[in-house]
Amino acid sequence: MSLPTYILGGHQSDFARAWSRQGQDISDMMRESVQGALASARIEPAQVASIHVGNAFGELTRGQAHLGAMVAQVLPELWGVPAMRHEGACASASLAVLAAMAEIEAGRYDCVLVVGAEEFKNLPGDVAAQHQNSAAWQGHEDIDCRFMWPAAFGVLAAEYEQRYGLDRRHLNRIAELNYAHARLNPLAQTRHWQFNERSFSDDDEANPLIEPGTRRQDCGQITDGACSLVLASPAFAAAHARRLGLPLERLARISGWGHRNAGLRLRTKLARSQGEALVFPHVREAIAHAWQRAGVSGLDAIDGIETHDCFSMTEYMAIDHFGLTPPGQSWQAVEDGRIERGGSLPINLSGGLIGCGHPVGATGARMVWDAARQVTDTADACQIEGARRVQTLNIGGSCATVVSFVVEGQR
Ligand SMILES: CC(=O)CC(=O)SCCNC(=O)CCNC(=O)[C@H](O)C(C)(C)COP(=O)(O)OP(=O)(O)OC[C@H]1O[C@@H](n2cnc3c(N)ncnc32)[C@H](O)[C@@H]1OP(=O)(O)O
Repeated sequence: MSLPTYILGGHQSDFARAWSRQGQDISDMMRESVQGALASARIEPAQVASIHVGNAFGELTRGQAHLGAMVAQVLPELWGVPAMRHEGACASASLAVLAAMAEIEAGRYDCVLVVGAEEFKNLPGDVAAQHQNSAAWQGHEDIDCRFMWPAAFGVLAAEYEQRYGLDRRHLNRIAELNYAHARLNPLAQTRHWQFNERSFSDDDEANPLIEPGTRRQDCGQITDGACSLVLASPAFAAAHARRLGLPLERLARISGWGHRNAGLRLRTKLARSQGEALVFPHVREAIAHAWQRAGVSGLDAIDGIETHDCFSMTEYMAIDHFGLTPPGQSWQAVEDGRIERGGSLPINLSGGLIGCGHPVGATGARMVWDAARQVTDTADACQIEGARRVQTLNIGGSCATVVSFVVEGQR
């Protein structure tokens, strides 16, 4: 078991907001989310000892790198505090959380700020999407496409079809569920989007093909957004709780983590797992390592999941890798309602990347914050009744970088 890292507070921006349309940019969303997180945690800037920023595509979308130093630029109260930026494609913010936790566990700092941020909506959707192709192995994927990620997860769908059989109706249903969950989330990008009875079918007009194997409603969104977290050591959290007159147990904590990497290229990963039970054995390892470090036996101890669903196929893959069903049989959990609101193991009551949105560099932090809200009974309309442990799964690229956290609270 590892020592817990406490989550003192956090803040997610409204993912429906396109900041450039109000003359603002990534620096403004970082300022707002850091101020919001400090206020939520009831922490003074002077108490922050270190800062970790997750961001994947700042150079490509805004010509803006060096985002560690952006925090003090927009919040002079944090001038002087050591800061660094982490890039791991769509898992960037989870890497920032891991780095913050490592500093806390090492005893280097007691109170650490994590900021995940990404801006895309200053560009046309197709340009923003194609910038994300750079998280694949350029020139080596052997996937002929315009949009790498819808195409790559379409290749994964074809792999599932060949290994186990796949019925696209289950992918359509996963998309429909994520959009439905998002309707109750006041920070979700798609909360007001309109659909009709054909939107979640293979109707080429209502749900057009983006790349082979992936239709429009299967896709996670192009999103602007930021999410910040204030993390702390057990000693700092205990003193903080005492000061506020709160029982320490009321605070959420990260009790376990898993982190595995594979190479960049999707077809190499698929070739390596031929003959194995699961398509991505290292994804399963990351999930299982989080259980081991949290000191829990497995999925039985988990009350909800916030998973990467950059495409509905990604969530389909996550379902069997978590062990909700035998390998390749994820359809069972889609059909029996287990993963829905009110089901025995709800997935993505936030709406996930499909419904809530996917500001790539913020997504890992957003998942941890939603998990923290669940286990402290503050998730409002998205609440899973009685949730004590919620697990995240955040992936970068075609499952090249994989991070999972168990977030726990005492009720
Ligand atoms: C990279 C990694 O490391 C791992 C990963 O996570 S991979 C995932 C990376 N992400 C992606 O690849 C993104 C995938 N998605 C896409 O590429 C794009 O969403 C897409 C190409 C499918 C469509 O892109 P788009 O041009 O933005 O179109 P679309 O989303 O339809 O939006 C157009 C407008 O219609 C609106 N809209 C779309 N559907 C709507 C609906 N049903 N009702 C109301 N409005 C709607 C949108 O809000 C948008 O308006 P604004 O610009 O004012 O916000």
